[in-house]
Amino acid sequence: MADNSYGSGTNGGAYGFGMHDLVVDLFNALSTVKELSEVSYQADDEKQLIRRALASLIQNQDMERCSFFAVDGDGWLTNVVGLSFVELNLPEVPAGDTTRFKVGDGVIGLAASTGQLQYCQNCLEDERFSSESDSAAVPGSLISVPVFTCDEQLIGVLNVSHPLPYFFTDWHMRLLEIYKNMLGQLITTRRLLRQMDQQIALRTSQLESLVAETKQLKDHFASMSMLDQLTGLHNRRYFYDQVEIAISHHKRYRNSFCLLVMDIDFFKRINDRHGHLFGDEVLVGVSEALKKLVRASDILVRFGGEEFVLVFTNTCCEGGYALAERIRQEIKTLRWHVGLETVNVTLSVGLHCVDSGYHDTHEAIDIDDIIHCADLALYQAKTSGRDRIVVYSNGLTKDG
Ligand SMILES: Nc1nc2c(ncn2[C@@H]2O[C@H](COP(=O)(O)OP(=O)(O)OP(=O)(O)O)[C@@H](O)[C@H]2O)c(=O)[nH]1
Repeated sequence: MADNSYGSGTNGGAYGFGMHDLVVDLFNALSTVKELSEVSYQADDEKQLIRRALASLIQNQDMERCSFFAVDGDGWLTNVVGLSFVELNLPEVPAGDTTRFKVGDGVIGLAASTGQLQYCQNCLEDERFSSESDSAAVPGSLISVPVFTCDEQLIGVLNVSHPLPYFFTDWHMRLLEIYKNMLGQLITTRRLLRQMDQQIALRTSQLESLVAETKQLKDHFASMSMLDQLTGLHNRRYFYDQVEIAISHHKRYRNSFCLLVMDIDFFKRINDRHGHLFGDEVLVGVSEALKKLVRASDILVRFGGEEFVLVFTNTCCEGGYALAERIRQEIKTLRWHVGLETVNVTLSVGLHCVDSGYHDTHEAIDIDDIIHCADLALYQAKTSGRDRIVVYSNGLTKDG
């Protein structure tokens, strides 16, 4: 078994360990440690970080080659970074070889399994050195030192080699002990930061999905709150929301529009005679027919009970009347069957036109005033026999 204890190197003799050599070694060691302490743990990836760390070692120590073998969950140590003195200033990281060792095998595997620095002073003669290695590529001497996270998890093995056997000294080994602790801390810090970044990214995306879901829910409830549950038509709330747009277009572009209040005639009788559920069926049928008769830009709502309000946008009075008449006729053609009876309904309609000059003659445009006028016309339609359209005009209603 080769001797791996400290102080067995012969290189020290070559140095002579004079005061000057000692000072140079100390200075180099401090430079190595200083440079390592300056390696940013925010490196793009762990491989980059290890490469920078190895570069700081090679730059300040007369080591020919350094490499790092990372351990995986299956107990394999794979060469992830290899760096020699000549490769130091290359802009690209050379593609490392993919040499692997099982934990426990060879000098590198032994450093991992024992958790101890392994010094192979003469690799060609050292039985710990992997017999599968190509002898031309076998270094003269090699140190393998395991690197751990702060909580003692093995990260991998750091290797430094030199073509000369018996090259490394106590000095190198002591330095590598300090160095591998710093490298372990650096990698640990980077991993923790990465974990935190991932956690933050995860939490942020969870929060974003929650915000999006909440908005969807809010939009859903907002639209639900504007819908009439029975007929699926929009309701009064939607009407007041939308009619403002028609009014602002009128004010700005003098666009005319017509407002209709439509009421099913004698609806109470239908309820009384055939029941409330049947009455509901009639309301749904009338609503569906109305939906088919209006444009997407029109505002059609169930205003309450058996009353509907419709705003024809960009429509003059003649046009509005013609459309109202079409609706009245169409509703009359609807049929419902209950028992042996066939039921049909008629509509009374109050129509109020807001023509292009309306804004000039009215200081303020109040939608409730407009509805009130249409209501007056509707009242007249009811009292004058139902199943008709009455147009409100200048304080008077005009029977259509
Ligand atoms: N089935 C059903 N009936 C409703 C609903 N909302 C209101 N009604 C009924 O509609 C009827 C409206 O009756 P009235 O206001 O007297 O009007 P009408 O019978 O249509 O008579 P005129 O409007 O004068 O032609 C009432 O009986 C209400 O109970 C509803 O959602 N479903």
